[in-house]
Amino acid sequence: CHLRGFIEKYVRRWTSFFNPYIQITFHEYNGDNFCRSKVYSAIESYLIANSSLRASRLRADIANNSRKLILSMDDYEEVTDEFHGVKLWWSSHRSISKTPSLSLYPTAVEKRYYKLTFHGRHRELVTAYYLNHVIDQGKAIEVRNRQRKLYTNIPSESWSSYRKTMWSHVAFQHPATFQTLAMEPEKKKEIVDDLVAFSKGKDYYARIGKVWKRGYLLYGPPGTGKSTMIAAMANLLDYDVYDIELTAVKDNTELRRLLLETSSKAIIVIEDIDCSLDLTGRRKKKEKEEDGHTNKVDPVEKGAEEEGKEKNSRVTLSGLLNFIDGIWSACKGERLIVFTTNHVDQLDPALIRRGRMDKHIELSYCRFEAFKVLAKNYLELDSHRLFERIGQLMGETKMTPADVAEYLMPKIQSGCAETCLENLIRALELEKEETMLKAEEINVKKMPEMLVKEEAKEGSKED
Ligand SMILES: Nc1ncnc2c1ncn2[C@@H]1O[C@H](COP(=O)(O)OP(=O)(O)OP(=O)(O)O)[C@@H](O)[C@H]1O
Ligand SMILES: [Mg+2]
Repeated sequence: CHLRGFIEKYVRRWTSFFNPYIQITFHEYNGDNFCRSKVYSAIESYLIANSSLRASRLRADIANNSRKLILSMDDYEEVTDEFHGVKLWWSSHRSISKTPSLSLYPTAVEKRYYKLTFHGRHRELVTAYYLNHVIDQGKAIEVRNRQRKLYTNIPSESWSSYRKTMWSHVAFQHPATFQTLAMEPEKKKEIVDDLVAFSKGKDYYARIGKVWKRGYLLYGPPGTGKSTMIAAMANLLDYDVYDIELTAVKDNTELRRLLLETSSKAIIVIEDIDCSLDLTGRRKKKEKEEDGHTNKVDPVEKGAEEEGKEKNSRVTLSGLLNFIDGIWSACKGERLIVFTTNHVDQLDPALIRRGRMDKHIELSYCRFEAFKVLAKNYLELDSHRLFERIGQLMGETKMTPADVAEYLMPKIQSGCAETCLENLIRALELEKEETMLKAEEINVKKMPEMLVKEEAKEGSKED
């Protein structure tokens, strides 16, 4: 056996002396690692997705936890690739080794690997550029094909030590896209461009020394499409969504741990930020303390206050700001942070200043441009004689896209588009009347006050 190893070694040396080609192998499993090599799977995706390589013998497998079919190059298949005019050969191999196991019968273990062959004079090009190119492309393909997930945080009492999960997840399958989102086309385009530029901005962010993250604040009344827009963002960029329920987060440390557990290419969402925490209130209290007003606090009152805090989450404004500012988000990969609120005016200015929340987007009541998108989605209408009237009414009323959408969904019996539009017009007219009545009521209430004021003025003049 020794002799055989010795001979093999010398034969290999002898042949490599005449053979100008270099070979690199990439194993599916490395050493004791039970995880599949990421480089191997990136190469696998690259080789199968690159139609120019045209492997003719393929192998099909079913992926874990999904019904999706995964294709890869069959064993002992070979393809040729070209990079900057240099030819390279990829081949797939399989070796079967018998490993002794605890049972009586040794088990055969299949080991797969890819072999890359190229001429020795291209060593530099291949190791410095080509391999990075293959791995980057392969990873990008994997991202496109993967099943995206929607994560929600689990309250820390339920974290299990053996599974180490802080997030529970389900497959993310929201159908919303920017195409189906009702809003003014220019505004929509601006947001889409901004998102795409961000997702391609790896080098830019590295150059200016900023963490690769971007904050969005979506604000507007209920039913104007804030949550829908987040889903559209995730679908546009192929990101996972992490929906943080702040009230279930115990304290700032827990918040940081949650963030460190997120994957790259993630949208981190905090919905209804004004309701999640009394951030503004706490800050005001602090300011008061600084003023010295609360130095003499009644011990009973203080106790009650602390008890109140105990009940809620103890995430503080500064904890949340650190979280956004990137001290803890300096881990690899891009992240979007999205806050939604119905009351933008009630948020602490520090929380939403530019640089933290880079883009503020107002989602508002349905205007005619937005209505046209909904009409196209729901009724497949580009134009209709009733559109003009609807356009007029929408300028004078406040109806949310959610309500408009409700009218445009053809009910099972009265299924025609015209009826839907007529119903919508009726609702808009009603809404208009109500707003006019309310305005009149307010005026009537104000009348006596105004009269008193005017009388007082006149009285003072007479004096
Ligand atoms: N701009 C819009 N474009 C298309 N559909 C919309 C739009 N706004 C609302 N909708 C429809 O209305 C429903 C509710 O919208 P969504 O949940 O996004 O509102 P929201 O702004 O998040 O409200 P809230 O403030 O209550 O969370 C969605 O299911 C969606 O179909
Ligand atoms: Mg919402």
